[in-house]
Formats: sequence, structure tokens, C-alpha cells
Amino acid sequence: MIKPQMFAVSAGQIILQGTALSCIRQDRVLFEQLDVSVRSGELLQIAGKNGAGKSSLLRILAGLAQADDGSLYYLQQPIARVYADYAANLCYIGHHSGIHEQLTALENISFWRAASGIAPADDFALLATLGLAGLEDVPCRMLSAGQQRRVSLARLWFTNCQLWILDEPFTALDQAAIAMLQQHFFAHLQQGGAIILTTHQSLSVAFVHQSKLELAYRW
Ligand SMILES: Nc1ncnc2c1ncn2[C@@H]1O[C@H](COP(=O)(O)OP(=O)(O)OP(=O)(O)O)[C@@H](O)[C@H]1O
Repeated sequence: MIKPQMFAVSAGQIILQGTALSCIRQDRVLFEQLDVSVRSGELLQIAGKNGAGKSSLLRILAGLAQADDGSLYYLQQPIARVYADYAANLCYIGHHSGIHEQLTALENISFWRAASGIAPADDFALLATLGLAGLEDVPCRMLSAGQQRRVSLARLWFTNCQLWILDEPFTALDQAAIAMLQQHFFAHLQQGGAIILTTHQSLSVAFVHQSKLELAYRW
């Protein structure tokens, strides 16, 4: 069942916009004069070959790295001016899982909830939804790569953030988990959320507002 709209930004409004962005790494221009934006209800896929600069772009969009040129706006405000608001509305999950490997799945989730100021809830049920029933108390370092990825993605089931920036979220997931995650994306977008992601896979769900930005590999 779709939860009622809970985001401040209304459907179709641009949440994040980058204009004329440039990024140089190791003397190589990954991209320049790049315009990118995502609206409420939209999924934006960043595609491109290995090394094209997808993760670098995501890190810039998440405010974790500086563009070499260009501007970034959150709700039409320069990001530096409203960064606290932006960070509070952003769920970024990078290449690395972001989980603490010595902690169990339950402990990781409990930590994220506390860090986000979200009240405790039935995390056993959440982990069961994610196919991790019976593994709640196992240190994450003893879980498989796909199971660790599922724990990492658990945040997406309780975050209140409108914008999700996800770097290769399907990595290590089996087909069933990929399908479940895409259904979850669908529900998030239906509620007015927005998603920017990188993936080398094709998306099997037809999202209502979906766009793709192909980054060319530049020498
Ligand atoms: N912090 C950094 N310092 C120096 N070089 C970097 C840094 N981050 C990325 N690079 C370089 O920038 C290029 C693009 O890297 P990036 O991770 O953005 O590519 P990608 O498109 O996400 O690749 P993949 O599909 O393999 O994940 C690579 O050549 C990489 O070595």
C-alpha cells in the first residue's frame, strides 16, 4: 500500500540541480559543462563505462566532493547556503556498504535510526522483509556480500529523506532482491520522492518519470 505523501516538496518540483558542473581527476576531465537535475517523483539513472565519472558525480551531487566548476542548487538555493537542510533530506548510500562489520544487522539499523532521530520500530520485521530473518544477531562481517548489501539498504525502508542518491545499489543482490528494491523505489517515487542512482544493469520496473544521463568516458 502506498503511504500518503509526506514530503514538503510537491510533485514535479526540481529538488536538486547542478549547472555547468566540471570534474577533473588525475589530470583527466571526467565531465565539464554538465547540467543535471532531478524532480520530485523522478528517477535519474547515471550510466557510463567504468571510470567515466559516475561515482564522482554522485559525490558532488551529495555535497561530499567539490566540483571543479559549476553550481549546485537545492530547492533553487545555492547548496552551500542550505547545506544543513539538504543533508537532512538526503539519503546517500555509496559504493561501500556503510555498515559497521563488527556490529549485527540489528545493531547497525538501530544506530542509523538513532543517528537520524527516528524512533525505534520492529527491526525484526524489517530484516524479515529484507530476507534476513534468523541473521539478526550475526556480526555483519560474517554475512555474505549480498546480505551485507541488504543490511546497508535497510535504511531506505525507514528514512524520511526525500532524495536518495545511490551508487550501484544492486551490486551483489540476487534477482529477487533487485526486484524488491525496484518496487521500493517505485513506492518512494509515487510518494513524491526522488532518486539518483548509478547502475550497470537495466531497470526492469517502468518508473513513471525516469531519465537517463549517459556519461561518456573521456581520455
Ligand atoms: N578521489 C579521487 N582521487 C583521484 N582520482 C579519483 C578519485 N575518485 C575517482 N578518481 C578517478 O576518477 C575516475 C572516475 O572514477 P569514478 O569512480 O567516478 O568512476 P565510475 O564511473 O563511478 O566507475 P565505475 O563504473 O568503475 O564505478 C577514475 O579514473 C578514478 O581513478
